[in-house]
Amino acid sequence: MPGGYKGECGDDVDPMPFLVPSEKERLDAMNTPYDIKLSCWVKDEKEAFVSGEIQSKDGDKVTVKTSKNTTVTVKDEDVHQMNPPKFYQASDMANLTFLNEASVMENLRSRYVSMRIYTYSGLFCVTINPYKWLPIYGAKVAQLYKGKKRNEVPPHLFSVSDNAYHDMLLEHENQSMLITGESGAGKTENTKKVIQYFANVGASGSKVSDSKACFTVHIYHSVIDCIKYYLLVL
Ligand SMILES: Nc1ncnc2c1ncn2[C@@H]1O[C@H](COP(=O)(O)OP(=O)(O)OP(=O)(O)O)[C@@H](O)[C@H]1O
Repeated sequence: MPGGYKGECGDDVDPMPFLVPSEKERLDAMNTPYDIKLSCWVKDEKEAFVSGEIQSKDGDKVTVKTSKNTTVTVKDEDVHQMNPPKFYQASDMANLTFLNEASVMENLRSRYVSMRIYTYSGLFCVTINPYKWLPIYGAKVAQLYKGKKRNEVPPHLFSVSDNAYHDMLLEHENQSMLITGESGAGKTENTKKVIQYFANVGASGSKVSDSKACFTVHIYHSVIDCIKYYLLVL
């Protein structure tokens, strides 16, 4: 479903396929042929990188048979090692055995095709604009992330937000979130989701009076209206 999802924002759609690969997907990935010495990525004009298998080496030249059924001879440095299938759609790319450009691109591409738009890279959360509304921002999803450590739940901006909130409570220090990217990348939308998360989690469990609710809405819109800076200080 995720890849072909048309885009709605309801809380009634199961969010899990948009957050983690299914068991079947993992099994299929585990069954793809892989050889740690031969499986590799090579540059491709159209697709940036294609997978292939090393056929032979001659000095600094390597001959690779690609998944496009072509045979190319490239420089040693243009051949990138492929990660074992157990790293299929890795949620934190810092854990990859081979951390090269091709592996990072492939991991992000594969996750994006499945509409899994959040991926960690060490302390950073890499986000790719889905250009359609995914059912991953509702109240139920917010509850899923409340009070959870980063490694206990799938990558999400809500996890980053929740961890910052808890660090603030523990350390009695202001926390900052830097949301950066090129124009149209989704900085404003993601900033709004962070604020929405705090409003959601902060409001749950206690009945908010009408005047308090109005005040919260006022603050929310004031922040949204002047949100052309992307450094949120909690
Ligand atoms: N998480 C998301 N889910 C759905 N659509 C999104 C998401 N993030 C971004 N978009 C879409 O992409 C558009 C551009 O996003 P946004 O305005 O947040 O970019 P920006 O990085 O703030 O751009 P700029 O720097 O030019 O202000 C949004 O209007 C929205 O249609």
